[in-house]
Amino acid sequence: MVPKLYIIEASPPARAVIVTAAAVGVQLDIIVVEMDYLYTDEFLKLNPQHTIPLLIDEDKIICDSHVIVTYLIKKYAKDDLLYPSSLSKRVLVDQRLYYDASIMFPILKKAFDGFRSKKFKEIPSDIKITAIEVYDIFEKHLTKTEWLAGDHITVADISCYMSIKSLNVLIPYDSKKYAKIALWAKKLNDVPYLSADEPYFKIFIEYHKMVTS
Ligand SMILES: N[C@@H](CCC(=O)N[C@@H](CS)C(=O)NCC(=O)O)C(=O)O
Repeated sequence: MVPKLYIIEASPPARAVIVTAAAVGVQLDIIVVEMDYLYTDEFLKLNPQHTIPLLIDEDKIICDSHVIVTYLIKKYAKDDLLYPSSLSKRVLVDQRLYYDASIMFPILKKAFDGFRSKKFKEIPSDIKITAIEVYDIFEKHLTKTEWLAGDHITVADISCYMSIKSLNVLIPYDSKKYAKIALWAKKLNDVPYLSADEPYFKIFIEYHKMVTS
């Protein structure tokens, strides 16, 4: 059975799963839902946290994109390059993934949801300050190595890139000040399987225009 993936098309964490599946070469049955559906009894039975992405693979129901991407790699990838088995390498990948899960994506979600719910029309300064801190931290991470967690691309780059690329639409970074981030983004854009994100990123941009107009 092909694993089922519930998504909202514009969602950065859902897009990280789609890109990872493309990288690994696993086919997914993608089920596109609307935000309201996440609060229905039907979906809440699958995920009481009412979030997408959500993956159903055989008897397993998995939520949180960071868990889904590492699961897909461990189960379906031909090698361990995207999520290294070596403890010293993996610990760095995990650090970046947890940073995305706990700091980076939540700030993007707060900004986006603020527009969507009409809580604000301009991004509040506390959100801007955190976004700048994120850019500062990433610029430093990328000073030592070309990729976020070592000398080759890993799933940390994929997940974090979906957040940074989307955050950049709401709070653009200065590509001169953050030259390492700009170079990293360019290199990621040239990775063939990243093209799986193109249609979804376009939807993100349209959705952003809609909520901010
Ligand atoms: N840490 C989670 C975040 C997932 C998340 O918050 N997704 C958003 C869409 S981008 C969502 O489901 N929002 C609905 C809600 O929180 O009620 C992940 O990486 O999957």
